[in-house]
Amino acid sequence: MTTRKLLSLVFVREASKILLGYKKRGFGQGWWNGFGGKVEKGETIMQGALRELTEESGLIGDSLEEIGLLTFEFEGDPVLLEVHVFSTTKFSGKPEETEEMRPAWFDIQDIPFKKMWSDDVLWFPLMLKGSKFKGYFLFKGLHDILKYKLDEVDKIEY
Ligand SMILES: Nc1ncnc2c1[nH]c(=O)n2[C@H]1C[C@H](O)[C@@H](COP(=O)(O)OP(=O)(O)OP(=O)(O)O)O1
Repeated sequence: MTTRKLLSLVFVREASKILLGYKKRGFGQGWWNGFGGKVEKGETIMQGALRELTEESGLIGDSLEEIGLLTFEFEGDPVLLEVHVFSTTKFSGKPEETEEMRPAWFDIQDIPFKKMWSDDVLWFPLMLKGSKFKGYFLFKGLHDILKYKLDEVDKIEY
């Protein structure tokens, strides 16, 4: 029987730059990504996204917009990861290194895809051009995508 784990993933944008965090420990260690993590019991996905953004980057987010819904399956693992992707240009505070992440601004022409999850290079272009998207990715291990489906959508519907 498959089960779903809910996670958030938040991208902070400013003009032609995007804030990424270098994951220092845990799942995705050694790769750059947005800020996010598991939605905890009793919180909404939005509350989880705001909490993780602050915990991992030191920023307080405002007006997060849900822009993507990504489902990840790992061959042989009955747990599907349902990742809700958010974006914002509104925030307060200054990015600071935390226990889990080291934030840095990247020009959108210079995103370090070789040091990121291998699905990112497929859907980042949709995010960067302002589209909403839905995707499914089947992984073998943590690097190889066996198959995927990715669609631009008008609205994120569950
Ligand atoms: N394939 C892929 N591409 C892009 N982003 C992700 C994935 N898989 C993922 O899990 N992610 C994202 C989703 C989340 O933002 C993080 C993973 O969160 P995780 O570190 O497991 O959750 P936390 O709650 O912060 O974990 P701990 O505090 O328990 O360490 O990566």
